[in-house]
Amino acid sequence: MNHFNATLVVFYESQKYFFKHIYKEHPISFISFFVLSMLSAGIPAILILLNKNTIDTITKLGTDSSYYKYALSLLLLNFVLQYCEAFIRTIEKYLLSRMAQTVNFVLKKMMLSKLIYMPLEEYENNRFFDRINLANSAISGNGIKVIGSIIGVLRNLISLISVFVILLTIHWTMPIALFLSTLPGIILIFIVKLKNYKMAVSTSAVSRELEFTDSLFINKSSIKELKLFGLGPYLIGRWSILYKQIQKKNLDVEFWEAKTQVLAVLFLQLASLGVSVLLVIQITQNNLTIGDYVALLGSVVTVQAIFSSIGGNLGSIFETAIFNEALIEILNYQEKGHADKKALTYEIEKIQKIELKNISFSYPSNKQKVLDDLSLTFNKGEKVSIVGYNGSGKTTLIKCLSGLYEVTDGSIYVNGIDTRSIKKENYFSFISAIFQDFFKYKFSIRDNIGFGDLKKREDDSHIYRLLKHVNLYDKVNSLDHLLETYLTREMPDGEDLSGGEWQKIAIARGFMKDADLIILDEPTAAMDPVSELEIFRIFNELSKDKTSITISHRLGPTKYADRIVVMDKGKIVEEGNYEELMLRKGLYYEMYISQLSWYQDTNIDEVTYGK
Ligand SMILES: Nc1ncnc2c1ncn2[C@@H]1O[C@H](COP(=O)(O)OP(=O)(O)OP(=O)(O)O)[C@@H](O)[C@H]1O
Repeated sequence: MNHFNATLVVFYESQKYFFKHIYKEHPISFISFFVLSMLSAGIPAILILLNKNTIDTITKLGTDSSYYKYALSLLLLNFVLQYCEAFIRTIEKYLLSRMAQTVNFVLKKMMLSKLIYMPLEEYENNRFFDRINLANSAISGNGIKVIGSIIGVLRNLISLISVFVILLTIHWTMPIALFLSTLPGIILIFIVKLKNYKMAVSTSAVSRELEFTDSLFINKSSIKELKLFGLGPYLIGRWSILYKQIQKKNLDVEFWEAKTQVLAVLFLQLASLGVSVLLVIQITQNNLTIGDYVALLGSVVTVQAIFSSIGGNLGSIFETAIFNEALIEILNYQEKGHADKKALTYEIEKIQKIELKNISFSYPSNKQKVLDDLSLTFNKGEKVSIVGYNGSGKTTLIKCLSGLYEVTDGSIYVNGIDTRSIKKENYFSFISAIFQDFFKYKFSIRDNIGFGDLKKREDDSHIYRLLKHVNLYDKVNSLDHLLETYLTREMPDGEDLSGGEWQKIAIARGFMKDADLIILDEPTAAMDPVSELEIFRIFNELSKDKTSITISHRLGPTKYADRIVVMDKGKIVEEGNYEELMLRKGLYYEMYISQLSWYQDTNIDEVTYGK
């Protein structure tokens, strides 16, 4: 019962969204759809009456030819009504599709605008991906259809009542027999819809893995590894297992549906038989004419069709309601603090100083502390390098500092203000970052660089200046479509870049924005040594008056940093400039010497192989 109530609430909530947007976007279409549906509601009952009269008139034609014209006009009326009904159905379908497309567009847009504000932590949670999949089904699958279904139920009820009134005048048992015969079918539709939903929920994680495995065969980066490591047959095997898992669940539902359907059809046929027997008895008692008989048999089919349509409509309403639960959850999402507007009143004008005070952080999927009671200050204009072994928490620190993750404990202050009370967009506007897993947009060069600062996306001279800085000017200039060249071979005249060139593009994107704080997380991993030096030179030049943080495993360039922060297991273990840290002979010194040994033949064997 609780589940039913919850479903009703979600249904009501989602309909508010749908109605609001349909009415706002297409008032005329909506009203026309409603009026046409109501107009067509009486047609089945009229057709039954008309059929009865037509047949009675035709049977009289043999003895009295004066009925000829009357019979013809009845046939004509029958034709006109049937045609009108078909015509109305076509118009309704078009109107519904028109409204559906707009509403789907509006809802999808609303959902995307909500997703951009979702905290990154949500993306660590598999339930979140399930919700998104279900919400997408609610939008593209059948979001709007429910409006058509509600109106459909209303129309069908009117049709049903009018047909029942006609049936009642013939014999009182007939409406009851018809109702009972179609009831199992309606219940079946409901249960099938519920089973489908449960199946969609239970298979969504498997479906995602299936989708991912599938995509490995059409992705250029993965296909290389598939070929080289001979992964094809193995992955096809894994894909088959996942496919069969989903197929089995689908077939189980279908088999169950078929079994129940057989039973429902039996009920239906028994009821039809009962009605026919009743009619025959009535005819033998001279209570019915042939017209009554034919019309009544026709009405059996009509009523069954109406009932099954109501069942379909109600089932679709029910299914939509349960799928919409996920959609409503996303659309109703409130950014933390947005609910309490006062909490996010601060807007800063510049980043002067950032202080991390006793911060700790754990990823939602793992309780272990990745950052552990860490305190650090970044002063305006300072150039700080963060170093440490893999997994020491450098990238996580950057993600917390830049506001992408909320720290679990402690606080981050900017100009003395707790970042929790600063508007996120305002804070983001002063920060630029190039992450080690920067994104390669399958869009144009202009987009790939211009996305760093949309206000300057059309500023060709600014983009070309950056391209010169990152040594890509000549390359871009030699392309037929210059800045409009797509960076993917999947598009006509698209271009492919090397790993290092992509990195340069990402760096240009990072510098596109005139940020107060620039973060470079392992920015030069795929670069040749000359380009690497070049990038650090450009970086130092461009970030002269800014605060900068770099994370790099190559320790050479850290020599020039104002301060080096050494991290280990989520803690800061050393802090100071190059000279200080070398004198301390701690972790930094150890890492530095071990890197240096690569370039000093005498030490390589000793450091690397312990010889
Ligand atoms: N999304 C995540 N969910 C759970 N754990 C994560 C996630 N991202 C990173 N971690 C874990 O957090 C720890 C620190 O990762 P982080 O990427 O911050 O280290 P890092 O110092 O930047 O490493 P690297 O030098 O290899 O880039 C690692 O143990 C990693 O497994």
